Amino acid sequence: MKIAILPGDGIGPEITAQAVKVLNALGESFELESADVGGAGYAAHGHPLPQGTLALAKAADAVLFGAVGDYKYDALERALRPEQAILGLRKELGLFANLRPAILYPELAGASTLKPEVVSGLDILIIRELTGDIYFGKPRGVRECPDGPFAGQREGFDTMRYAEGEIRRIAHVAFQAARKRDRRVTSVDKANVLETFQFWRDIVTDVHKEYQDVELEHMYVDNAAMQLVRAPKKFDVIVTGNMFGDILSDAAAMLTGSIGMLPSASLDANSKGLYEPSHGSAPDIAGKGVANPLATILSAAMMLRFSLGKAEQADRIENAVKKVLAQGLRTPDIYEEGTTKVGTEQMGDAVLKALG
Ligand SMILES: NC(=O)c1ccc[n+]([C@@H]2O[C@H](COP(=O)([O-])OP(=O)(O)OC[C@H]3O[C@@H](n4cnc5c(N)ncnc54)[C@H](O)[C@@H]3O)[C@@H](O)[C@H]2O)c1
Ligand SMILES: CC(C)[C@H](C(=O)O)[C@@H](O)C(=O)O
Ligand SMILES: [Mg+2]
Repeated sequence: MKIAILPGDGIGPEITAQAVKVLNALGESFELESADVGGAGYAAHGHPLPQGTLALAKAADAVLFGAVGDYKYDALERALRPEQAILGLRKELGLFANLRPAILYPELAGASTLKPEVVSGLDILIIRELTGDIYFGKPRGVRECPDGPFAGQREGFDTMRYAEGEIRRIAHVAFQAARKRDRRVTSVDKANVLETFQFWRDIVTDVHKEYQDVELEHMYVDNAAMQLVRAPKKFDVIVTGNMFGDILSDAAAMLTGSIGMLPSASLDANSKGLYEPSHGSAPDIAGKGVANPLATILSAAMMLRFSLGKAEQADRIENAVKKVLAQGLRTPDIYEEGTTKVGTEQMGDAVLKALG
């Protein structure tokens, strides 16, 4: 089985190296091949998603991705900016279903900025549609404002849109995932204001007819943001569009103690997937050896489970992560008094040792 390793920028290479170390220790005969992506792709090949990298990702059975982005590339024309690499991979590989599980490991109850009783036992699954919405809608750009008080000035604009089939397929993913959990889906939208999301609500309601054993609730995104910090445990599965899912999953990350704890799987219709931490390249801590590698290591576990048919190896990694947390090892983002502060590599080594 071939795994494409795309470390990317900032902390990407540091955290990916830890996950690779763990994968190599499993005793499987995986073939791991690395390639440049993001700013690293631009620097080496003049494009954030070089042809060779895309070809490797397409040919591989699964992709393990670090993170992309660096402020030094923010002035480049949009098509050449590092973020286009991850957007391009999602689109080119048809990865429409993004699963972001927010689970609180009991040992980290005190690491969350929320009160332990609000988050203890948390286990929610955010399902974010990943290849549609305002992220990819056209037209977009900067043009002359046609009317109103600002007529004649420049205006920036994007297009929010969802095709019926796009909503149907992500709704099926959500209801099917709920069947393996607590059988509750909250569909998050902005149907009170946006045509796109009234349409979303109507289609999700229609798909729900096939899943009468699953409870469906609709919630506006502003309320969902509030409920996520007020009573997050009331959620089971949240399904939402690309932009709302981006924002809500970062908020949910803090319920788990740190964004460095939130893994993700981006899947196509056949469970081929790209696996990456939900966070970015963290330029503020890059190169310092302090980034939390657990979201990436847990993403590798999701890869084993969803794309490589190795659920028992996924369990091994997840149990090893639990063990190191129980041992009291913490990177600075999840550190509390009384625990042992470790760096990125030490954390990776500890997981390796705990594999059993
Ligand atoms: N999928 C991706 O590759 C991805 C995702 C989000 C942001 N980005 C890019 O990353 C760059 C930085 O964006 P940002 O600062 O808004 O978001 P970010 O997620 O990179 O960082 C936000 C904050 O979280 C911290 N953080 C993130 N990951 C951490 C980890 N593993 N351990 C400890 N702390 C961690 C950072 O130090 C920072 O303080 C931008 O160029 C952005 O476009 C990329
Ligand atoms: C880097 C960016 C394009 C990306 C997104 O907005 O999807 C990131 O924030 C994420 O959550 O994966
Ligand atoms: Mg994001």
